[in-house]
Amino acid sequence: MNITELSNILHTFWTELLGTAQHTLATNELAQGGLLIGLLSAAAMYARTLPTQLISRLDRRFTVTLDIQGDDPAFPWLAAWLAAQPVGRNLRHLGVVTRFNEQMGGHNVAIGTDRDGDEITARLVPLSGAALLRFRGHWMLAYPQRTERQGANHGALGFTHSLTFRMLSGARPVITDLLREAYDFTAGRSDGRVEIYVPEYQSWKLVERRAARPLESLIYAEGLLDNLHADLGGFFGDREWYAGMGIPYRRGYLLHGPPGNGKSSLVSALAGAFGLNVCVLNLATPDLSDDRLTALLAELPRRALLLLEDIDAVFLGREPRTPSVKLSFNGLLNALDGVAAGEGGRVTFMTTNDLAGLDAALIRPGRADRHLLIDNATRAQVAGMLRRFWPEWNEAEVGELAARLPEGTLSMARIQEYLLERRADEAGVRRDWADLAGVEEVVAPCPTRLRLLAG
Ligand SMILES: Nc1ncnc2c1ncn2[C@@H]1O[C@H](COP(=O)(O)OP(=O)(O)OP(=O)(O)O)[C@@H](O)[C@H]1O
Repeated sequence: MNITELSNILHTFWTELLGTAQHTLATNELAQGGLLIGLLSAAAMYARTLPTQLISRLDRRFTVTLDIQGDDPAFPWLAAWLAAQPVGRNLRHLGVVTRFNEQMGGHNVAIGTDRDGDEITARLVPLSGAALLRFRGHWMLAYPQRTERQGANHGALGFTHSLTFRMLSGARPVITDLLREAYDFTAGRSDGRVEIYVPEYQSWKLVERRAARPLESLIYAEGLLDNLHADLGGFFGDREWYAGMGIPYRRGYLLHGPPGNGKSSLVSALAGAFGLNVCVLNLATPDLSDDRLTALLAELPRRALLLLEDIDAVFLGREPRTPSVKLSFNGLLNALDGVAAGEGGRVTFMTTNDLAGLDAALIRPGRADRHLLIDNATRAQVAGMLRRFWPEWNEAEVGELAARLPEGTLSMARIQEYLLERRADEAGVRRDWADLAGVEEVVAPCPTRLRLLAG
């Protein structure tokens, strides 16, 4: 059968079908009624959904939605900004935040005073509800939301927060202003403060915003601070050079030495000096797998130093120290070598009290470009600490007291603690100073440290 014959057969069949339908409708009342009911119910169905469809179509066409998830760095800015708006104060579902006041913004409430006379405040933070507000001449509907997160077997894992702003499409251009204003309101206002982040699942959670410690308040061996500051400053100024050379834009520092000599303090003071934040990661964090570490390093917040504390705590050489460690040594190396986070590059500080326990691969150049020994107090550091407590003491006296302590045996933390306890008793410090030498064990120098320094 050819195409023409097939087409003729189909045409005849269709004409007969239509003819039969017309005849049935013209002669059969039951069929007429059925058709009418069918048409009417279709019209009714359409009419019923029409308003919803119309509204959602208008909504899609004429409104803009801005969604901010709680784990995004912009969330605290906008939550704080919203809570500070007059309408934000009318939101009815509130939470109380006392621990990390500034993290979520909120409306301050005075609770009372503590024993030292300091005021205790709590913050009321909007958790849900809706607030209609006007920003730069545009109406916006803002609604915070809190959703319970379910773990395995429906166990509650806490809450996730989000914030949604809805506005007419004409308001779209002011979204940037909204973000800018919210940023200035919180992060911008916190000038000189360092934000501390810790891991939360595969991303980072802001846990503290603290006043940056001035670099001058820390006392290290001669030249160490200036060198490090210059090295870091040079790195930040060399982005284009790195790009031109095709070298991954990252820099790693290994701070090693006995505890209490200012390794962690150094990182947060440098962050403050460069206007950066700090992401603190302890490799012994439970459930830290290779994938999670890679995801975390890829998700580092902008302008943040990565601080890997006590890197000796998890591996002895390349072997996990305990069976519960999920991270593999190669996984750690791969994560450190992974894509540097964003244009800002990545600066990693690793700290350890036990250089001997570290595998050379972890601290080779490229992963730890500079190795810095932060050792027990030298005579000059002891003198520096005394001067911080009593700037009016004369140099000869300071020098004489410092010389009485054996060099390299006491940590700066220990000396600070001793002076702190006696800060109201200058005469007692002068009299009993030598006691300080007897209260801490001499820390033997670590053999591999010498090897490394020689190299
Ligand atoms: N070089 C220093 N100059 C001034 N203060 C210091 C110095 N080192 C330590 N301190 C004081 O000692 C305390 C502990 O310092 P920090 O936690 O930074 O030491 P650390 O070397 O990181 O110790 P750990 O290895 O135990 O973590 C801080 O409060 C700090 O004020």
